[in-house]
Amino acid sequence: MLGILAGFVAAVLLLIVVNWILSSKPVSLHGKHVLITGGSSGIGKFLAIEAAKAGASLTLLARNQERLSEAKSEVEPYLTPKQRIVCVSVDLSKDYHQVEHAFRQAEEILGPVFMLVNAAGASVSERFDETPVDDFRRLMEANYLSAVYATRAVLPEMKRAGGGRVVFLSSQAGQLGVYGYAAYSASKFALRGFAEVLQMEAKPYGVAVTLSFPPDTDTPGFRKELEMGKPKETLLISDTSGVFAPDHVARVLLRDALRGRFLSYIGLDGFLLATVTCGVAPVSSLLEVVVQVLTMGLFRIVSLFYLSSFDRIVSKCLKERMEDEKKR
Ligand SMILES: NC(=O)C1=CN([C@@H]2O[C@H](COP(=O)(O)OP(=O)(O)OC[C@H]3O[C@@H](n4cnc5c(N)ncnc54)[C@H](OP(=O)(O)O)[C@@H]3O)[C@@H](O)[C@H]2O)C=CC1
Ligand SMILES: CCCCCCCCCCCCCCCC(=O)[C@@H](N)CO
Repeated sequence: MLGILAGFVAAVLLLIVVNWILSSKPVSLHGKHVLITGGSSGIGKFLAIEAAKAGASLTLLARNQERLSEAKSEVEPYLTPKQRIVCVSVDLSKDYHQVEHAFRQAEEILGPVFMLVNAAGASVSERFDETPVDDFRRLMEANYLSAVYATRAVLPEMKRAGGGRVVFLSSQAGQLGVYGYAAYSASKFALRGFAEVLQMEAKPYGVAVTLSFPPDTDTPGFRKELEMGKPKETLLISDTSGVFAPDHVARVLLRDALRGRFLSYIGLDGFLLATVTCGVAPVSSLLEVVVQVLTMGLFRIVSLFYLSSFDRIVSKCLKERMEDEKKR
């Protein structure tokens, strides 16, 4: 018995060591240009701080000038005299030519973009039949098209330069459909399809793509979503993963992107979800694929418990609502 256990531990240790030797080393951001869409708030702003600490020059891109300037002054203390920071105001979701113009402005000052972080986005949480139909277009534009446009504006130059990083912020709601996120989930699932295609096309040019699936994260965007009011079902289901701090989410994401990992997740539920929904996603390390192969069946069984608890939440909330209506 002890022998089997010792053999197992030795095999795991060997795997970790082999994985460490084979896995790609992180690239350095020293002196490089990192452009962050949605860099004026939340996860994007904390990514800017982390990239500043790593020696990058930065472009923060969003619509509202005032919030951009405020974010800039929060990032500045982390910059050395050699690093610079530029703010560009543009709506990413409307006209591609405006987006391209904004990117050229940033590149004229800081040179070609080495890393693009697509953190601009928006969310609403409503039941499907109560969602204004315009919200479907609006979220597709804000979350999906904005990332397509920004990526289009940098990729040719990244390929020419022979290296770079493109990061997308999907969501756990981009890995499974969650009650109340009909418009939002669809726009985040769309990013996965795009990111998978892009990584296949860009890889031979040394450009790595990272797709991040954060859980609820305590940002101004998240607080706004709460203030607007969410269905009780959405609140209870999302509670499963808890709420994470934006600086932590930013640190994990930057670490994964610099290592060129495709799937990036946060926390235990993040790990379970990323593994059980890995599909035919590109492989980032030997350890990752071994874990996927060995655990996927088991995690599918685990997911059944989650699903049945979500079904119970949905029926309980419906019952409560019907009783409330009767009382009125
Ligand atoms: N917070 C969370 O719980 C989670 C967030 N995510 C995703 O992570 C990303 C960042 O989220 P979070 O930090 O909460 O974001 P915030 O809502 O706090 O900030 C959004 C940022 O995007 C910018 N932005 C929005 N729309 C546009 C647009 N059309 N053109 C240009 N800039 C735009 C905003 O600036 P301005 O309004 O001035 O344009 C702001 O800088 C989003 O894609 C979000 O969907 C994923 C999972 C969980
Ligand atoms: C093995 C199976 C494991 C299953 C785990 C299931 C966990 C489900 C939690 C869903 C949370 C959705 C958060 C969306 C966050 C977001 O994007 C918004 N806050 C945007 O503002």
